[in-house]
Amino acid sequence: MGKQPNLYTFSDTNALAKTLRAYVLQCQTAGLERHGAFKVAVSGGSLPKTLAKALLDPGNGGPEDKINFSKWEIFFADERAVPLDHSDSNYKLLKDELLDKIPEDLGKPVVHPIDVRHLDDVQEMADQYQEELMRSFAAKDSVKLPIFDLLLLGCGPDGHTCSLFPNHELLRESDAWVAPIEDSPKPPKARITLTLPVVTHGIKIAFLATGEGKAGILKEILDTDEGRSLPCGLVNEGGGERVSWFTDAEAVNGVGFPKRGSL
Ligand SMILES: O=C1O[C@H](COP(=O)(O)O)[C@@H](O)[C@H](O)[C@H]1O
Repeated sequence: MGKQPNLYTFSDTNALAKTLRAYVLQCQTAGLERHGAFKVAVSGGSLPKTLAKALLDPGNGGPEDKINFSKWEIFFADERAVPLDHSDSNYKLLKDELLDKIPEDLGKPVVHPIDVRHLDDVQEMADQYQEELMRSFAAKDSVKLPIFDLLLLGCGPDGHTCSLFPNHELLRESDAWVAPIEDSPKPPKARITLTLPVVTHGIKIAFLATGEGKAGILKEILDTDEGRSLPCGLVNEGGGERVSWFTDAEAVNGVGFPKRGSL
């Protein structure tokens, strides 16, 4: 077995958000040192709310505690084939929870939503989003994979992450950076997603999982052999110690995997 992920656990989401903020700041500093920008992929679901709590906190006011959104490039780890103002849109969720609330003095991130001209053709939508990545990270024929500074991921109750679902053939995609899915078991059916090699290639990969609804699946992913083949388990396997789980007490109730309380 390779290196293990880190499992951070906190009493509640407020305590979690404080440490998540410190972690994101570390990743931001590393990204700025590496290439003068911070390239992040963000999921939908329950994640944007907790992320906003972490990033919109005024912090301690010190220079090392400053989220510098003007250096951020935000991509979507997955997106649903719906207009950007639709209630199922991951972009809308992030906009409502975070983007619209960023104070002016923190700067504006560059945000990369899907191209909504291709909502009826998810293959084309995925291809266009892959080209969007290529414009930022370099052409696909010159680099094997894009390297995100940080991927912020959710974990569904079935162990899915991004729009990579258990036992789905997309888990075997090894060429595309972005892939379409038209039979998502969770509605809406039509989506695009970053592929597993792109996810596991990230410099840092963080899962956010909170609430009692996640307890069963976290136990399966972190404590059992079967859990290793679930999408979240595959990210753990591929990313090893570059993967960190940010959880609250309810989500890890019954989980035996060793826990940490600080970075
Ligand atoms: O459908 C999706 O679900 C996952 C997990 O969502 P959660 O509400 O259980 O946290 C999410 O990460 C993904 O972006 C979304 O499209």
